[in-house]
Amino acid sequence: MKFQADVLRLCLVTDSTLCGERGVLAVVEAAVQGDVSCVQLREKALDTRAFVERARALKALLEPRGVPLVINDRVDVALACGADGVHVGQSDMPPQDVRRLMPHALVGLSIETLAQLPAAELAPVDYYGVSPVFATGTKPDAAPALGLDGLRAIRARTARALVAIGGIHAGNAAAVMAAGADGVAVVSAVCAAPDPAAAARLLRDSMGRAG
Ligand SMILES: Cc1ncc(COP(=O)(O)OP(=O)(O)O)c(N)n1
Ligand SMILES: Cc1ncsc1CCOP(=O)(O)O
Ligand SMILES: [Mg+2]
Repeated sequence: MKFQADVLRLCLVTDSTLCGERGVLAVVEAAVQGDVSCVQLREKALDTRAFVERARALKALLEPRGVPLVINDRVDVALACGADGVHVGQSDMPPQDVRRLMPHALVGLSIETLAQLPAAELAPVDYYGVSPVFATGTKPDAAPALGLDGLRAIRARTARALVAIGGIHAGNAAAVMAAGADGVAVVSAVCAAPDPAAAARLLRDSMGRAG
């Protein structure tokens, strides 16, 4: 798959608990109506078979809509469902192995500190998840927040695409973009919203404005 330049502009990262009784698929479908550009399926509690089933269902939903599916952490699940990409963190499968297993995939790597950048620059990845920019309750084991200054410092040291994540919503997304992000990734701002389509649309609209 060839990726459009703006595919990372508004990434939805799923959380099945926050999606609640509506279910992940219904929330993702609504978010796509609100114009999210990419969806990352993040499942920390599902067993492997259920993860693959959900990933396949999501791929079937997203493919005809032209929205790429990225799988969090699990290359095996990504391969099984024909996903477009994989996102890994500093303790997950090394990006070199992800790339070897999925040569044409969109591969993302989390960056939590400036010190992680030199090694990351040698890794065969397409973007960095700058993580977290603001404090978040969604990921209890997240590193300390980088803040906009931390994001700017990373921006100044890499030409790679930066997807900012952590505590981002329609009220601060423009400031995050102004600090040098190429896109934002959100969980609660969409998954916990009563109207995920409207929430995604609001985020999209807010990103163009200076913050
Ligand atoms: C876009 C994006 N950026 C960062 C992360 C975090 O990945 P990781 O550090 O591996 O943490 P988990 O998501 O696996 O808990 C992400 N998922 N997406
Ligand atoms: C998955 C992840 N990685 C770094 S912060 C985070 C959670 C972001 O969630 P929210 O958008 O609700 O702050
Ligand atoms: Mg991970």
